[in-house]
Amino acid sequence: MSLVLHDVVLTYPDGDRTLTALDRVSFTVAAGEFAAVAGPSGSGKSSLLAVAALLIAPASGTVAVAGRDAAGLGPAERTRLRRDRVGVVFQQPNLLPSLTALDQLTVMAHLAGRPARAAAGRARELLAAVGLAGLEHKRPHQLSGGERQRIAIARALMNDPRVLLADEPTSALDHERGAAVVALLGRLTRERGVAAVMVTHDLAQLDAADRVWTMRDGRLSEAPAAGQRGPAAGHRGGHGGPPCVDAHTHT
Ligand SMILES: Nc1ncnc2c1ncn2[C@@H]1O[C@H](COP(=O)(O)OP(=O)(O)OP(=O)(O)O)[C@@H](O)[C@H]1O
Repeated sequence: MSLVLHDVVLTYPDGDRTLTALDRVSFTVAAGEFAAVAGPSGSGKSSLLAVAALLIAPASGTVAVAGRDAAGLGPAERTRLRRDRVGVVFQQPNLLPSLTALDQLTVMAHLAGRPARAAAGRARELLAAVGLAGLEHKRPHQLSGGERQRIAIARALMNDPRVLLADEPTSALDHERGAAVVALLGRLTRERGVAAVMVTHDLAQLDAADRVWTMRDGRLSEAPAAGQRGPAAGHRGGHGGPPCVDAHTHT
């Protein structure tokens, strides 16, 4: 498994009390698998991604990325594991305004100390893979929102991560562009053997995922497979509530 969370508890101080943001969460994602996590605001989805991205250490439980348990690592090793093995896509593409599409990607390789020539070749290949061949020299203001998010996805893959985390990647896009971005994430996940997790409010995008999980009050449950989720389960163009939030196969 490329991403394994086992019995993870994450708490935040909350005045005199402690807020449990992740409540004994266990979650595994295999190479080439595209998992989606849905759930109401404040349920713990971003906290889950922050723990999986090794940005926050849990109070208890274990997190392993690409077979390495993060618990025993010092800060520098943890940062290296994140940089080399984890790619993250945010709600907003967060591109650098003055850089071309190509340079948005090559700067990642530069920061990781990788050779420039190979980086340029990989950046071109990735831009083509996300449908942006021919736009390598465009700057962010010359591109559409969907195109900018495609650059962010290509950038997240630049260092060949084993885990790809996407936090509401379609929230700044209309439905059609959002669906195209999610389909792209699914395709790249399978083609490149990455373990991908997408957090989303957009229930219409869930059918693109191999597995769907729901988060509620810090607890994670797996929803049934797409064909068994029923008409209110977020089919494209559907308008149901959260998919099977009552399916308590708590792990
Ligand atoms: N840094 C923090 N300090 C204290 N409490 C926090 C912090 N970050 C999140 N929380 C709390 O933890 C709980 C889970 O928050 P989280 O952001 O993970 O949920 P979410 O499902 O991603 O919500 P949203 O969809 O609104 O982003 C919420 O009650 C939130 O208020």
